[in-house]
Amino acid sequence: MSSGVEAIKWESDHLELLDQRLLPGQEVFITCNTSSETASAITEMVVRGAPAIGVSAAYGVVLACRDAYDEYSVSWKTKIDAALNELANSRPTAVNLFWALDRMKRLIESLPDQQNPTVALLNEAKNIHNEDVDANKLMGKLGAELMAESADLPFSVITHCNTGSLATGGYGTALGVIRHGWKHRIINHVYADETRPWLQGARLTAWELQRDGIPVTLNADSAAAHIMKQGDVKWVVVGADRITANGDAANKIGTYSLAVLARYHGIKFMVVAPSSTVDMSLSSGDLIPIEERTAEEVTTIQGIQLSPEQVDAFNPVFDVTPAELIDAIVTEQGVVLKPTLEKMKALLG
Ligand SMILES: CSC[C@@H](O)[C@@H](O)C(=O)COP(=O)(O)O
Repeated sequence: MSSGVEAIKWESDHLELLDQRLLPGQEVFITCNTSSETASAITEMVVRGAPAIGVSAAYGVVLACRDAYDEYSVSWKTKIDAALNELANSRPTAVNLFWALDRMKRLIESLPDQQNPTVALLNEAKNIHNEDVDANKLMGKLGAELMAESADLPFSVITHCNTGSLATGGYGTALGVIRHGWKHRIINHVYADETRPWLQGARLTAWELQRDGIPVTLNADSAAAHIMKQGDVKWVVVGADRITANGDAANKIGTYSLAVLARYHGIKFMVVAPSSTVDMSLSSGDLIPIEERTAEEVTTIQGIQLSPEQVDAFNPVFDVTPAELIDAIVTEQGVVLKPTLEKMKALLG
């Protein structure tokens, strides 16, 4: 089983990102030579998905420090704050961004001022990247095995947004569970919500699953209740952008509705995310900053005006699913069933 497409690549002295705005029509890589270009690529959704944002930001730190050392030599550490802040301000909800920046900052503090930091920081960014792929493969196994215990095999699942190799260092979170579940004949079919307004499901998940030969049916988000009523879907499986200490999980807008629908239909709900997505400093999902993007993402599709001009539009791009609607949170450190603060603390400290 492949780890899927390689969407984030370090090439000798720069970062290359597969431009996810153009998929599936065009496969074009854009070059980031500076941390500022990396921050823009994150804001503009060239790269998206919580773990992928964290990995890209780590490479952005490499570029920031390399350039500061080239220009300012031994005082490089005093010249990187603006670049690191720009990366931190690129998107607000996915905590993987801040987790990766903190990890890079800890290494920066430990490096001597006289040393060119590029090699050490690049190694750390590559570690973050590779560890994410390893975590995804482990979560894929843990999540699919949990699913296998719950129902007659094989069955369909429904997923939301894109959680595959495009959204991560590689392989995927929820999509990693799907890849493992398909390989082991636990899952035989995937319903992919199209995921308005940015269409991550239609453009990215359908593309990734087709490339791997995994049977996928695309549906409008509003078809989910009708699909669940048919009876062949046994699990909803999604990723997360931030999970709080009590087990609430922020993910792409529309995830919360799926969780409510799943509970009504007796379908189980699984959140798959590495421990870098868990924010134990926040006590509940009410405290997660929810990104709002431009009205144009709702009033237009790929530049075509859908609504009347100037209509007011609200575009929150994440929502929070309360822990009580979640049957399992799968991390690389283990599984939390029916999450509570006590169970989250026991597993993730
Ligand atoms: C492994 S990805 C988990 C989440 O990051 C994913 O479901 C999601 O909501 C992505 O949102 P996006 O706005 O596309 O960055």
